[in-house]
Amino acid sequence: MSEHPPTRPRFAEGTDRGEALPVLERLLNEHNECRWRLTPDATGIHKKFRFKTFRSTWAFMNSVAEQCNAERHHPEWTNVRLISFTGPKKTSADFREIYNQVTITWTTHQPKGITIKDLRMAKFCDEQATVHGEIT
Ligand SMILES: C[C@H](O)[C@H](O)[C@H]1CNC2=NC(N)=NC(=O)C2=N1
Repeated sequence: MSEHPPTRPRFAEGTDRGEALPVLERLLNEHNECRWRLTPDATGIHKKFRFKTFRSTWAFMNSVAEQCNAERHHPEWTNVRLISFTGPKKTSADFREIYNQVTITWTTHQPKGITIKDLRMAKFCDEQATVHGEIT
């Protein structure tokens, strides 16, 4: 038995599992480098995208935001992350903010769980990440 058995995805009420499951499995498949993962509570999927600059990160976010308006569906995302690195002595300068990443979670709030819209938006993010020169 595996040490970390895969969690069952929690689809939102009314979501057609037959339609959603194959799409979700493609996004989660470790071998196709999609890199989407279920959130710990399995009601969403998340992924970290990395770009060369803040400018290209923001351009990516703008294109996703446009699609949010069209789909009326919105991500949970963050663009700033604190990273720590170990210098010779531990000081507050051992922390640095980085702005060229965006972590995105797609989940549906009402009804709670994964919907086709989340999966469609995840695919859209993958396409736009390529357009904007994602660093993998
Ligand atoms: C009325 C409007 O469509 C809803 O409030 C939408 C807006 N965007 C949304 N986005 C997400 N991620 N989940 C929702 O439940 C949701 N609801």
